Amino acid sequence: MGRLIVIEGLDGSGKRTLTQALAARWQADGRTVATLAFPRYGLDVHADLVQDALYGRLGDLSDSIYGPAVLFALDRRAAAGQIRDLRQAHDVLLLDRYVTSNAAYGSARLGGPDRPTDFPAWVRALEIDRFGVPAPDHQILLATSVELAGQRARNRADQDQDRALDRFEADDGLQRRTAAMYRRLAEQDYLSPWTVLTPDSDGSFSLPAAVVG
Ligand SMILES: Cc1cn([C@H]2C[C@H](O)[C@@H](COP(=O)(O)O)O2)c(=O)[nH]c1=O
Repeated sequence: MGRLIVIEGLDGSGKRTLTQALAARWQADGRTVATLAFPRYGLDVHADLVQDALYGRLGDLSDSIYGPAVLFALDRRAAAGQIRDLRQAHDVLLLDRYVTSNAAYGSARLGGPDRPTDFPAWVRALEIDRFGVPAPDHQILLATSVELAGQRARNRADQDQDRALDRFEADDGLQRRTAAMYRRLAEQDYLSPWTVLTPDSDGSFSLPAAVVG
C-alpha cells in the first residue's frame, strides 16, 4: 500500500508548488504518484456547500465553527474509498490539505493555541474514528510567513476573480492564529509524524530526506 503524505499550510504558503515538485521528484525516481486536493470543489456537494458558506451565500452557517467543519469532513468521508484505491495503485498518494486543515482552522477560530480546546480531538474522532477516513503516514507543514502567504493570496485574488479572498483568507488575525495552531499540532505529532519546512530566501523549499524517503 502506498504512503499517504499530506501537505498543509496557509493559503499562499506554496502547497501547490511543493506538490508538483515532490511528485516530479518521486516520478524521476521511478515511483508512481497520485495527487488529490481538498476541498474537492466541483466534485463533492459538501465542498461546494462549504464554499458557498465561506463566500457568505449560506446565511449564518459561516458564523458557525462546527457546521463548516462537518461539511469539510463529509467531503473527505465521500473520498475515503477513492483514497484507498489510489493507495493500492500508487507508491505515494500526495494530498494538498487534509484532516489537519479542519483541526487548525477550527481551533484558530476558537481562539488558537492560547486558548486550547478539544477541537483537534473532536476532528480526529469524527473523521478518523467515526467516518473511517484513512490516517496520514506523514504530514508536511509549509511554515511560510503569514505576511508572504497573505501577499500571495491577495495577488492571486487581484489576478483571478475565481480566487477572491474567502472569509477565512480575509481575516488576518485568523491566519495568524491558524499558523500558530499548525505549529502546535505539528509539535504534538497530530495524526502522524510531521516535517516543518521553512522557505529559503527566494521562497522555495528544499526537500529533506525525511520527506523524499
Ligand atoms: C480542507 C479544509 C479547508 N479548510 C479551510 C482552509 C481555507 O481557508 C478554506 C478553503 O480551502 P482552500 O482555500 O484551500 O480552498 O477552508 C478548513 O477549515 N477545513 C478543511 O478541512
